[in-house]
Amino acid sequence: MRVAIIGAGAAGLASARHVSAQGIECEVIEMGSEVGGTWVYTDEVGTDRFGYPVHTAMYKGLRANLPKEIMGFPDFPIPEPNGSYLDQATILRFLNLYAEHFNLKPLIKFNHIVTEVRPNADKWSIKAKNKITKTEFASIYDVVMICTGHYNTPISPSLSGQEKFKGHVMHSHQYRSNKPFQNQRVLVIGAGPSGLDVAFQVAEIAQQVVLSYDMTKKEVKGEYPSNLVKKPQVLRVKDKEHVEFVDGSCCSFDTIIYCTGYRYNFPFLHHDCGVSVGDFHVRPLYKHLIHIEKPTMCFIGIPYYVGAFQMFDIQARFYCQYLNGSMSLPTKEMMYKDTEEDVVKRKNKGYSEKQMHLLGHDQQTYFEELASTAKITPILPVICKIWSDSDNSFYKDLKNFRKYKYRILNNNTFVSERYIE
Ligand SMILES: Cc1cc2nc3c(=O)[nH]c(=O)nc-3n(C[C@H](O)[C@H](O)[C@H](O)COP(=O)(O)OP(=O)(O)OC[C@H]3O[C@@H](n4cnc5c(N)ncnc54)[C@H](O)[C@@H]3O)c2cc1C
Repeated sequence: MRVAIIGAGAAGLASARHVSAQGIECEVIEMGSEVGGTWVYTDEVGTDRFGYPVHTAMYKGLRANLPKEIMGFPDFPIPEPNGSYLDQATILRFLNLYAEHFNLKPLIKFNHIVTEVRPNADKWSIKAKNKITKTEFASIYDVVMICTGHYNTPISPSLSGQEKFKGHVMHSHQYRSNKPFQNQRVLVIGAGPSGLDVAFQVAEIAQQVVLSYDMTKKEVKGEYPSNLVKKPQVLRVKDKEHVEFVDGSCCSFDTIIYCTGYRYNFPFLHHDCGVSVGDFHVRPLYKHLIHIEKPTMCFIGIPYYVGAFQMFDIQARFYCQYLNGSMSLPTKEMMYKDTEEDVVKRKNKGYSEKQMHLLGHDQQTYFEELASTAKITPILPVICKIWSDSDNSFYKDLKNFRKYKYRILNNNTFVSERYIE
Protein backbone atom coordinates (compact mmCIF):
# COMPACT_ATOMS: atom_id res chain seq x y z
CA MET A 1 0.00 0.00 0.00
CA ARG A 2 1.28 3.50 -0.89
CA VAL A 3 -0.12 6.50 0.93
CA ALA A 4 0.19 10.09 -0.26
CA ILE A 5 -0.03 12.78 2.40
CA ILE A 6 -0.54 16.28 1.03
CA GLY A 7 0.93 18.97 3.28
CA ALA A 8 3.65 18.94 5.93
CA GLY A 9 2.04 21.18 8.53
CA ALA A 10 1.15 19.77 11.94
CA ALA A 11 -1.64 17.60 10.43
CA GLY A 12 0.55 16.14 7.68
CA LEU A 13 3.38 15.43 10.12
CA ALA A 14 1.05 13.66 12.58
CA SER A 15 -0.34 11.62 9.68
CA ALA A 16 3.10 10.69 8.36
CA ARG A 17 4.23 9.70 11.82
CA HIS A 18 1.29 7.33 12.41
CA VAL A 19 1.10 5.89 8.88
CA SER A 20 4.83 5.15 8.75
CA ALA A 21 4.62 3.58 12.23
CA GLN A 22 2.28 0.96 10.69
CA GLY A 23 5.07 -0.02 8.30
CA ILE A 24 3.03 1.45 5.43
CA GLU A 25 4.94 3.27 2.68
CA CYS A 26 4.07 6.95 2.62
CA GLU A 27 5.16 10.04 0.76
CA VAL A 28 4.43 13.58 1.93
CA ILE A 29 4.04 16.19 -0.81
CA GLU A 30 4.63 19.73 0.45
CA MET A 31 4.64 22.92 -1.59
CA GLY A 32 6.84 24.82 0.85
CA SER A 33 10.54 24.38 1.46
CA GLU A 34 10.16 23.40 5.13
CA VAL A 35 7.76 21.73 7.57
CA GLY A 36 5.34 23.66 9.78
CA GLY A 37 2.69 25.09 7.41
CA THR A 38 0.88 27.94 9.17
CA TRP A 39 3.74 28.28 11.66
CA VAL A 40 6.28 29.23 8.98
CA TYR A 41 6.67 33.02 8.81
CA THR A 42 7.33 34.78 5.51
CA ASP A 43 7.43 38.46 4.51
CA GLU A 44 5.72 37.49 1.26
CA VAL A 45 2.00 38.23 0.82
CA GLY A 46 -0.37 37.28 -2.00
CA THR A 47 1.92 35.30 -4.28
CA ASP A 48 5.37 33.97 -3.50
CA ARG A 49 8.54 34.51 -5.52
CA PHE A 50 7.59 31.56 -7.75
CA GLY A 51 4.17 33.05 -8.51
CA TYR A 52 2.17 30.64 -6.32
CA PRO A 53 -0.29 31.66 -3.58
CA VAL A 54 1.34 32.31 -0.21
CA HIS A 55 -0.03 29.72 2.19
CA THR A 56 0.66 31.12 5.62
CA ALA A 57 -1.13 33.90 7.50
CA MET A 58 1.58 34.04 10.16
CA TYR A 59 2.65 37.46 11.43
CA LYS A 60 5.51 38.86 13.46
CA GLY A 61 5.01 38.80 17.20
CA LEU A 62 2.29 36.13 17.13
CA ARG A 63 1.98 34.19 20.34
CA ALA A 64 -0.17 31.07 20.47
CA ASN A 65 -3.65 31.49 21.88
CA LEU A 66 -3.58 28.03 23.43
CA PRO A 67 -1.15 26.89 26.14
CA LYS A 68 1.71 24.58 25.25
CA GLU A 69 0.31 21.94 27.65
CA ILE A 70 -2.35 21.19 24.99
CA MET A 71 -0.49 22.27 21.85
CA GLY A 72 1.84 19.31 21.83
CA PHE A 73 0.88 15.87 20.56
CA PRO A 74 -0.56 13.35 23.04
CA ASP A 75 2.67 11.37 23.42
CA PHE A 76 5.07 14.09 22.28
CA PRO A 77 4.56 17.16 24.47
CA ILE A 78 6.22 20.51 23.94
CA PRO A 79 9.37 20.49 26.03
CA GLU A 80 9.89 24.26 26.53
CA PRO A 81 10.37 24.94 30.24
CA ASN A 82 8.85 28.37 30.88
CA GLY A 83 5.46 30.03 30.25
CA SER A 84 2.49 28.32 28.63
CA TYR A 85 1.79 30.61 25.66
CA LEU A 86 4.65 30.18 23.21
CA ASP A 87 5.68 32.31 20.27
CA GLN A 88 5.62 31.32 16.60
CA ALA A 89 9.32 30.45 16.42
CA THR A 90 9.05 28.07 19.38
CA ILE A 91 6.06 26.23 17.92
CA LEU A 92 7.86 25.96 14.58
CA ARG A 93 10.96 24.62 16.34
CA PHE A 94 8.74 22.07 18.08
CA LEU A 95 7.27 20.86 14.79
CA ASN A 96 10.78 20.46 13.41
CA LEU A 97 11.77 18.52 16.53
CA TYR A 98 8.73 16.26 16.05
CA ALA A 99 9.60 15.67 12.37
CA GLU A 100 13.20 14.86 13.25
CA HIS A 101 12.33 12.65 16.21
CA PHE A 102 10.09 10.45 14.03
CA ASN A 103 12.45 10.69 11.05
CA LEU A 104 9.74 12.22 8.85
CA LYS A 105 11.80 14.67 6.79
CA PRO A 106 13.17 11.99 4.42
CA LEU A 107 9.53 11.15 3.53
CA ILE A 108 8.78 14.69 2.33
CA LYS A 109 9.01 15.97 -1.25
CA PHE A 110 9.46 19.69 -0.61
CA ASN A 111 8.68 22.50 -3.07
CA HIS A 112 6.06 20.35 -4.82
CA ILE A 113 2.62 21.87 -5.21
CA VAL A 114 -0.14 19.33 -5.80
CA THR A 115 -2.14 20.46 -8.80
CA GLU A 116 -4.51 17.52 -9.25
CA VAL A 117 -5.89 14.58 -7.30
CA ARG A 118 -8.09 12.33 -9.37
CA PRO A 119 -9.52 8.83 -8.94
CA ASN A 120 -7.85 6.21 -11.12
CA ALA A 121 -9.77 2.90 -10.92
CA ASP A 122 -9.59 2.11 -7.18
CA LYS A 123 -6.45 4.21 -6.71
CA TRP A 124 -5.54 7.90 -6.83
CA SER A 125 -3.58 9.70 -9.45
CA ILE A 126 -1.73 12.74 -8.11
CA LYS A 127 0.00 15.42 -10.14
CA ALA A 128 2.33 17.98 -8.66
CA LYS A 129 4.70 20.62 -9.95
CA ASN A 130 8.16 21.36 -8.66
CA LYS A 131 7.96 25.09 -7.92
CA ILE A 132 11.66 25.64 -8.52
CA THR A 133 12.46 23.49 -11.54
CA LYS A 134 8.87 23.69 -12.93
CA THR A 135 9.04 19.97 -13.69
CA GLU A 136 5.87 17.90 -13.44
CA PHE A 137 5.55 15.00 -11.05
CA ALA A 138 2.85 12.33 -11.32
CA SER A 139 2.31 9.17 -9.34
CA ILE A 140 -0.35 6.67 -8.33
CA TYR A 141 -1.24 5.97 -4.71
CA ASP A 142 -3.68 3.63 -2.97
CA VAL A 143 -4.62 6.17 -0.34
CA VAL A 144 -4.56 9.96 -0.11
CA MET A 145 -4.64 11.95 3.11
CA ILE A 146 -5.36 15.64 2.61
CA CYS A 147 -3.66 17.80 5.21
CA THR A 148 -3.53 21.21 3.52
CA GLY A 149 -5.11 23.31 6.29
CA HIS A 150 -7.94 25.81 6.00
CA TYR A 151 -6.51 29.19 6.93
CA ASN A 152 -5.23 30.04 3.49
CA THR A 153 -8.22 31.21 1.41
CA PRO A 154 -9.57 34.45 2.92
CA ILE A 155 -13.21 35.50 3.03
CA SER A 156 -13.46 39.29 2.49
CA PRO A 157 -17.05 40.50 2.35
CA SER A 158 -17.39 43.76 0.47
CA LEU A 159 -18.82 46.64 2.51
CA SER A 160 -21.66 48.63 1.01
CA GLY A 161 -20.05 51.57 -0.82
CA GLN A 162 -16.55 50.12 -0.45
CA GLU A 163 -15.55 51.34 -3.93
CA LYS A 164 -15.58 54.91 -2.53
CA PHE A 165 -12.90 54.15 0.06
CA LYS A 166 -9.50 55.46 -1.02
CA GLY A 167 -7.44 54.07 1.86
CA HIS A 168 -5.82 50.64 2.05
CA VAL A 169 -8.01 47.53 2.30
CA MET A 170 -6.55 44.16 3.26
CA HIS A 171 -7.32 40.79 4.89
CA SER A 172 -5.55 39.49 8.00
CA HIS A 173 -4.00 36.82 5.75
CA GLN A 174 -1.79 39.65 4.39
CA TYR A 175 -0.99 41.11 7.81
CA ARG A 176 2.68 40.63 8.71
CA SER A 177 3.34 43.23 11.44
CA ASN A 178 1.94 46.43 12.91
CA LYS A 179 4.76 48.59 11.46
CA PRO A 180 2.84 49.95 8.43
CA PHE A 181 0.08 51.33 10.67
CA GLN A 182 2.11 53.89 12.63
CA ASN A 183 -0.17 56.85 13.51
CA GLN A 184 -2.94 55.52 11.26
CA ARG A 185 -6.67 55.25 11.91
CA VAL A 186 -7.43 51.58 11.40
CA LEU A 187 -10.72 49.71 11.16
CA VAL A 188 -10.48 46.03 12.10
CA ILE A 189 -13.55 44.03 11.08
CA GLY A 190 -14.25 40.81 12.99
CA ALA A 191 -13.56 39.79 16.59
CA GLY A 192 -12.39 36.21 16.21
CA PRO A 193 -8.94 35.27 17.52
CA SER A 194 -7.19 37.00 14.58
CA GLY A 195 -9.32 40.16 14.75
CA LEU A 196 -8.71 40.61 18.46
CA ASP A 197 -5.02 39.85 18.25
CA VAL A 198 -4.46 42.11 15.23
CA ALA A 199 -6.49 44.95 16.80
CA PHE A 200 -4.39 44.81 19.99
CA GLN A 201 -1.10 44.68 18.04
CA VAL A 202 -2.05 47.54 15.73
CA ALA A 203 -3.22 49.65 18.69
CA GLU A 204 0.38 49.61 20.01
CA ILE A 205 1.40 51.87 17.16
CA ALA A 206 -1.70 53.34 15.49
CA GLN A 207 -3.44 56.60 16.30
CA GLN A 208 -6.77 54.86 16.70
CA VAL A 209 -8.19 51.38 16.15
CA VAL A 210 -11.89 50.61 15.82
CA LEU A 211 -12.85 46.97 16.27
CA SER A 212 -16.17 46.34 14.55
CA TYR A 213 -18.16 43.16 15.13
CA ASP A 214 -21.64 41.85 15.87
CA MET A 215 -21.84 42.88 19.51
CA THR A 216 -25.21 41.16 20.00
CA LYS A 217 -23.62 37.74 19.37
CA LYS A 218 -20.35 38.01 21.24
CA GLU A 219 -19.14 39.62 24.43
CA VAL A 220 -15.47 40.49 24.44
CA LYS A 221 -14.56 41.66 27.93
CA GLY A 222 -11.34 42.78 29.59
CA GLU A 223 -8.95 45.68 29.57
CA TYR A 224 -8.53 47.46 26.23
CA PRO A 225 -5.84 49.91 25.11
CA SER A 226 -7.12 53.51 25.40
CA ASN A 227 -6.94 54.01 21.61
CA LEU A 228 -9.00 50.89 20.81
CA VAL A 229 -12.76 51.40 20.51
CA LYS A 230 -15.39 48.68 19.98
CA LYS A 231 -18.24 49.37 17.57
CA PRO A 232 -21.07 47.33 16.04
CA GLN A 233 -21.12 46.30 12.36
CA VAL A 234 -20.41 48.63 9.49
CA LEU A 235 -23.50 50.04 7.76
CA ARG A 236 -21.70 51.56 4.78
CA VAL A 237 -18.65 53.37 3.51
CA LYS A 238 -19.77 56.99 3.12
CA ASP A 239 -16.91 58.48 1.12
CA LYS A 240 -13.17 58.15 0.51
CA GLU A 241 -12.38 57.87 4.24
CA HIS A 242 -15.57 57.82 6.33
CA VAL A 243 -17.29 54.67 7.49
CA GLU A 244 -20.71 54.65 9.14
CA PHE A 245 -21.69 52.00 11.70
CA VAL A 246 -25.15 50.56 12.38
CA ASP A 247 -25.44 52.62 15.58
CA GLY A 248 -25.27 55.79 13.44
CA SER A 249 -21.73 56.74 14.48
CA CYS A 250 -19.16 57.59 11.83
CA CYS A 251 -15.32 57.58 11.83
CA SER A 252 -12.58 58.18 9.28
CA PHE A 253 -9.92 55.59 8.46
CA ASP A 254 -6.65 55.12 6.59
CA THR A 255 -6.87 51.30 6.50
CA ILE A 256 -9.50 48.59 6.74
CA ILE A 257 -8.34 45.14 7.84
CA TYR A 258 -10.80 42.31 7.31
CA CYS A 259 -10.39 39.62 9.96
CA THR A 260 -13.36 37.76 8.59
CA GLY A 261 -11.97 34.28 8.41
CA TYR A 262 -11.30 31.69 5.76
CA ARG A 263 -13.13 29.20 3.61
CA TYR A 264 -12.36 25.58 2.84
CA ASN A 265 -10.57 25.26 -0.47
CA PHE A 266 -8.94 22.27 -2.12
CA PRO A 267 -8.31 23.52 -5.66
CA PHE A 268 -6.47 20.34 -6.65
CA LEU A 269 -9.47 18.02 -6.17
CA HIS A 270 -10.79 16.85 -9.54
CA HIS A 271 -14.57 16.80 -9.91
CA ASP A 272 -14.48 12.98 -10.09
CA CYS A 273 -13.23 12.84 -6.50
CA GLY A 274 -16.86 13.42 -5.55
CA VAL A 275 -16.12 15.89 -2.77
CA SER A 276 -18.43 18.84 -2.28
CA VAL A 277 -16.49 21.79 -0.88
CA GLY A 278 -18.50 24.79 0.30
CA ASP A 279 -17.13 27.84 2.08
CA PHE A 280 -17.99 26.23 5.41
CA HIS A 281 -18.34 22.50 4.73
CA VAL A 282 -16.65 19.51 3.15
CA ARG A 283 -18.90 16.53 2.28
CA PRO A 284 -19.53 13.64 2.46
CA LEU A 285 -17.26 12.93 5.42
CA TYR A 286 -17.74 10.24 8.06
CA LYS A 287 -16.66 11.60 11.48
CA HIS A 288 -15.51 14.79 9.70
CA LEU A 289 -12.65 12.93 8.07
CA ILE A 290 -13.30 9.87 5.90
CA HIS A 291 -14.74 10.28 2.39
CA ILE A 292 -17.86 8.12 2.62
CA GLU A 293 -17.96 7.21 -1.09
CA LYS A 294 -14.22 6.66 -1.44
CA PRO A 295 -12.78 5.86 2.00
CA THR A 296 -9.22 5.66 0.65
CA MET A 297 -9.37 9.46 0.77
CA CYS A 298 -9.42 11.28 4.07
CA PHE A 299 -9.03 14.84 5.36
CA ILE A 300 -7.09 15.47 8.55
CA GLY A 301 -7.89 18.75 10.28
CA ILE A 302 -11.30 19.81 8.95
CA PRO A 303 -12.92 20.62 12.33
CA TYR A 304 -11.92 23.94 13.87
CA TYR A 305 -12.02 25.81 17.19
CA VAL A 306 -10.29 22.89 18.82
CA GLY A 307 -6.98 21.75 20.29
CA ALA A 308 -5.70 21.28 16.76
CA PHE A 309 -2.55 19.18 17.21
CA GLN A 310 -4.30 16.78 19.60
CA MET A 311 -7.13 16.40 17.10
CA PHE A 312 -4.77 15.77 14.16
CA ASP A 313 -3.14 13.01 16.17
CA ILE A 314 -6.35 11.19 17.10
CA GLN A 315 -7.80 11.61 13.59
CA ALA A 316 -4.62 10.14 12.07
CA ARG A 317 -4.65 7.24 14.53
CA PHE A 318 -8.35 6.66 13.80
CA TYR A 319 -7.69 6.49 10.07
CA CYS A 320 -4.70 4.19 10.57
CA GLN A 321 -6.98 1.67 12.32
CA TYR A 322 -8.94 1.55 9.06
CA LEU A 323 -5.79 1.33 6.92
CA ASN A 324 -4.24 -1.48 8.98
CA GLY A 325 -7.49 -3.46 9.01
CA SER A 326 -8.13 -3.19 12.78
CA MET A 327 -11.32 -1.21 12.20
CA SER A 328 -13.81 -1.88 9.45
CA LEU A 329 -16.05 0.94 8.39
CA PRO A 330 -19.83 0.71 8.70
CA THR A 331 -21.83 0.46 5.46
CA LYS A 332 -22.15 3.65 3.40
CA GLU A 333 -25.77 3.96 4.54
CA MET A 334 -24.71 3.77 8.19
CA MET A 335 -21.96 6.36 7.64
CA TYR A 336 -24.43 8.75 5.98
CA LYS A 337 -26.86 8.13 8.85
CA ASP A 338 -24.15 8.84 11.43
CA THR A 339 -23.22 12.07 9.63
CA GLU A 340 -26.86 13.15 9.34
CA GLU A 341 -27.40 12.51 13.06
CA ASP A 342 -24.39 14.70 13.80
CA VAL A 343 -25.91 17.50 11.69
CA VAL A 344 -29.25 17.20 13.52
CA LYS A 345 -27.52 17.27 16.92
CA ARG A 346 -25.63 20.41 15.89
CA LYS A 347 -28.76 22.14 14.67
CA ASN A 348 -30.54 21.27 17.92
CA LYS A 349 -27.68 22.83 19.83
CA GLY A 350 -28.08 26.03 17.84
CA TYR A 351 -25.11 25.67 15.48
CA SER A 352 -25.68 27.41 12.16
CA GLU A 353 -25.13 26.01 8.63
CA LYS A 354 -21.73 27.71 8.74
CA GLN A 355 -20.73 25.79 11.85
CA MET A 356 -21.05 22.20 10.68
CA HIS A 357 -17.38 21.46 11.47
CA LEU A 358 -17.10 23.56 14.63
CA LEU A 359 -16.10 21.56 17.72
CA GLY A 360 -15.37 24.06 20.51
CA HIS A 361 -16.67 22.91 23.86
CA ASP A 362 -17.92 19.65 22.25
CA GLN A 363 -14.47 18.44 21.26
CA GLN A 364 -14.24 15.98 24.16
CA THR A 365 -17.32 14.12 22.86
CA TYR A 366 -15.84 13.99 19.35
CA PHE A 367 -12.52 12.67 20.62
CA GLU A 368 -14.31 10.04 22.73
CA GLU A 369 -16.33 8.93 19.71
CA LEU A 370 -13.18 8.48 17.62
CA ALA A 371 -11.41 6.63 20.43
CA SER A 372 -14.28 4.25 21.20
CA THR A 373 -15.12 3.57 17.54
CA ALA A 374 -11.53 2.74 16.58
CA LYS A 375 -10.50 1.32 19.98
CA ILE A 376 -7.57 3.68 20.29
CA THR A 377 -6.08 5.60 23.22
CA PRO A 378 -8.36 8.54 24.00
CA ILE A 379 -7.33 12.16 24.43
CA LEU A 380 -7.08 12.88 28.16
CA PRO A 381 -10.07 14.80 29.55
CA VAL A 382 -7.66 17.30 31.14
CA ILE A 383 -6.66 18.47 27.64
CA CYS A 384 -10.21 19.56 26.79
CA LYS A 385 -10.64 21.08 30.24
CA ILE A 386 -7.56 23.24 29.72
CA TRP A 387 -8.79 24.15 26.23
CA SER A 388 -12.09 25.41 27.71
CA ASP A 389 -10.38 27.28 30.51
CA SER A 390 -7.94 28.96 28.13
CA ASP A 391 -10.73 29.83 25.70
CA ASN A 392 -12.78 31.45 28.48
CA SER A 393 -9.75 33.44 29.66
CA PHE A 394 -9.09 34.61 26.11
CA TYR A 395 -12.50 36.26 25.78
CA LYS A 396 -12.47 37.49 29.41
CA ASP A 397 -9.10 39.18 29.49
CA LEU A 398 -7.32 39.38 26.16
CA LYS A 399 -4.62 41.64 27.48
CA ASN A 400 -3.50 39.31 30.27
CA PHE A 401 -4.61 35.76 29.51
CA ARG A 402 -1.17 34.76 28.24
CA LYS A 403 0.33 35.61 31.64
CA TYR A 404 -1.07 32.36 33.03
CA LYS A 405 0.79 29.10 33.24
CA TYR A 406 -0.92 25.72 33.29
CA ARG A 407 0.20 22.63 35.12
CA ILE A 408 -1.37 19.22 34.49
CA LEU A 409 -1.86 17.38 37.80
CA ASN A 410 -3.43 14.18 36.48
CA ASN A 411 -5.62 12.93 33.60
CA ASN A 412 -8.51 15.05 34.81
CA THR A 413 -7.12 18.01 36.68
CA PHE A 414 -4.93 21.03 36.15
CA VAL A 415 -4.00 24.23 37.92
CA SER A 416 -3.26 27.59 36.38
CA GLU A 417 -1.36 30.35 38.05
CA ARG A 418 -0.14 33.83 37.19
CA TYR A 419 3.27 33.59 35.59
CA ILE A 420 5.76 36.43 35.85
CA GLU A 421 7.55 36.79 32.51
C1 LIG B 1 -2.66 33.36 12.40
C2 LIG B 1 -2.98 32.01 12.95
C3 LIG B 1 -2.75 31.75 14.29
C4 LIG B 1 -3.04 30.49 14.82
N1 LIG B 1 -2.80 30.27 16.14
C5 LIG B 1 -3.03 29.03 16.65
C6 LIG B 1 -2.73 28.74 18.02
O1 LIG B 1 -2.30 29.60 18.77
N2 LIG B 1 -2.93 27.48 18.47
C7 LIG B 1 -3.41 26.49 17.65
O2 LIG B 1 -3.53 25.34 18.08
N3 LIG B 1 -3.73 26.75 16.37
C8 LIG B 1 -3.54 27.97 15.85
N4 LIG B 1 -3.84 28.23 14.54
C9 LIG B 1 -4.43 27.16 13.72
C10 LIG B 1 -3.33 26.44 12.93
O3 LIG B 1 -3.65 26.60 11.62
C11 LIG B 1 -3.24 25.01 13.36
O4 LIG B 1 -2.69 25.01 14.67
C12 LIG B 1 -2.33 24.13 12.53
O5 LIG B 1 -1.05 24.68 12.44
C13 LIG B 1 -2.90 23.79 11.18
O6 LIG B 1 -2.13 22.73 10.69
P1 LIG B 1 -2.46 22.00 9.32
O7 LIG B 1 -1.37 21.04 9.12
O8 LIG B 1 -3.87 21.53 9.33
O9 LIG B 1 -2.44 23.15 8.22
P2 LIG B 1 -1.21 24.11 7.79
O10 LIG B 1 -0.36 24.45 8.95
O11 LIG B 1 -1.88 25.17 7.05
O12 LIG B 1 -0.38 23.17 6.83
C14 LIG B 1 -0.81 22.81 5.55
C15 LIG B 1 0.39 22.49 4.68
O13 LIG B 1 -0.07 22.06 3.42
C16 LIG B 1 0.74 22.64 2.40
N5 LIG B 1 -0.06 22.70 1.17
C17 LIG B 1 -1.20 23.39 0.97
N6 LIG B 1 -1.64 23.21 -0.30
C18 LIG B 1 -0.76 22.38 -0.89
C19 LIG B 1 -0.67 21.84 -2.19
N7 LIG B 1 -1.57 22.08 -3.15
N8 LIG B 1 0.38 21.04 -2.47
C20 LIG B 1 1.31 20.76 -1.53
N9 LIG B 1 1.27 21.25 -0.28
C21 LIG B 1 0.25 22.06 0.03
C22 LIG B 1 1.11 24.00 2.96
O14 LIG B 1 2.26 24.52 2.36
C23 LIG B 1 1.29 23.70 4.44
O15 LIG B 1 2.62 23.38 4.75
C24 LIG B 1 -3.57 29.49 13.99
C25 LIG B 1 -3.82 29.75 12.64
C26 LIG B 1 -3.52 31.00 12.13
C27 LIG B 1 -3.80 31.26 10.68
